[in-house]
Amino acid sequence: MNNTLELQGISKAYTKGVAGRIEVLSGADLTVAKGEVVALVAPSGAGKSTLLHIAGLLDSPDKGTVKIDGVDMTTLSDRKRTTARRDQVGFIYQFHHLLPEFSALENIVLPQLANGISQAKAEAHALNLLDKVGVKPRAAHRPAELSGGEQQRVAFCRALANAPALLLADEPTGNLDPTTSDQVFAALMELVRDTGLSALIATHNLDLAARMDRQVTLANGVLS
Ligand SMILES: Nc1ncnc2c1ncn2[C@@H]1O[C@H](COP(=O)(O)OP(=O)(O)OP(=O)(O)O)[C@@H](O)[C@H]1O
Repeated sequence: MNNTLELQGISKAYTKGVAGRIEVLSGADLTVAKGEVVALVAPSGAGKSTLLHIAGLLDSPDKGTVKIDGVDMTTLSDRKRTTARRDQVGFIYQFHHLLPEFSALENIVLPQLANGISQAKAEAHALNLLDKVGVKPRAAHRPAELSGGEQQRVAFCRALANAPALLLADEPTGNLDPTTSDQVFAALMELVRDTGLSALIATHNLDLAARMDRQVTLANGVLS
């Protein structure tokens, strides 16, 4: 099995108020091979978030199939799909969404404990991840005591804590100034390469897109 993610013929429409029916995705196809990092480039409103939510099993397509590691997720029960999402997909957003009352370390330990990992193992793994992104000295700090770049680095570690097969990121450095964005993106790429993870990363930033393995563009509901 060489593809971590396979989207085939994905269609999704929303019906709302005076706007009527908006078809956001119209038969979109995409594969992300094992270890591949793909940039998803699209103008605002083109449907990037919709596509990422469908790929990450947070939303269902009207039509089409979503395969992760070769398994067709669209045929699974809701319960099995929720488990698959928890075990196989890591999410990173523009905002870090860390739990404010917990330290950086605890934010990375908690999802592992929820997955049945022991406290000692979870802490060792969290510290190792924090070390990789250069935030280990800040392990005991709460999110509010970290810089924007550090918060995002911690969010990367949390997304990878349970070793997902697939990483999905929606403008992961979109909240940061250009210099910090550049450095934080480099840290993310290093982490992804180091773990051999497959990733789909949405960005408006063409310089960042050029640093990934391949770019796909979303326009008029299809990917090319
Ligand atoms: N739940 C919803 N109900 C109705 N319309 C929606 C819903 N979610 C998204 N849309 C519409 O679908 C289109 C695509 O939205 P989406 O959030 O996927 O775009 P995007 O490419 O991620 O945009 P941005 O880069 O601005 O975040 C937009 O026109 C949006 O208004």
